[in-house]
Amino acid sequence: MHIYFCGSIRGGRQDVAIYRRIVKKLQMYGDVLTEHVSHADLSEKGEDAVLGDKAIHDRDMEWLALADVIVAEVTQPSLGVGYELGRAVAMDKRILCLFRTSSERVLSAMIRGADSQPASSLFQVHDYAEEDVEGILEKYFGELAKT
Ligand SMILES: O=c1[nH]c(=O)n([C@H]2C[C@H](O)[C@@H](COP(=O)(O)O)O2)cc1CO
Repeated sequence: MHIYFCGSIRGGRQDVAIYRRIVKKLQMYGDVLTEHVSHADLSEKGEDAVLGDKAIHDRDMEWLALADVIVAEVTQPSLGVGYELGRAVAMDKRILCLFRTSSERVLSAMIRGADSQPASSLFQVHDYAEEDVEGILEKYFGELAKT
């Protein structure tokens, strides 16, 4: 299974430790195409010194098209993550967004409002506490395996 993980880069790297934790767990279920998003040594500048913005965008759109599932940590707001999610919806992809309730933020209505019940729908938003993140992913991928 190909998994596309989304997390903030130029939007701010405050949550990189939780991205790492999520990606490690996701690697139990498949190939995480965007593992670099979780690397502590990737700064807010992003990969531009190596790749350039057009190459980053075009590669990521190819990976998005290839992905079976998109998992996005959406607590730290990021234009890039919002864009990836919109493009993924247009591609009819299966999407799980994770939002940490301990943060003082309020998730954008354009993300929370895209969650369409029932729980089996393609676009899901889960509020979570950091210590529960592995359990939430186990449940999500367990359900996915049944479909
Ligand atoms: O260097 C990069 N590499 C890269 O893969 N991205 C993608 C993956 C992330 O899920 C998302 C982050 O967007 P932003 O940088 O606007 O926070 O965009 C974004 C950048 C920099 O914008």
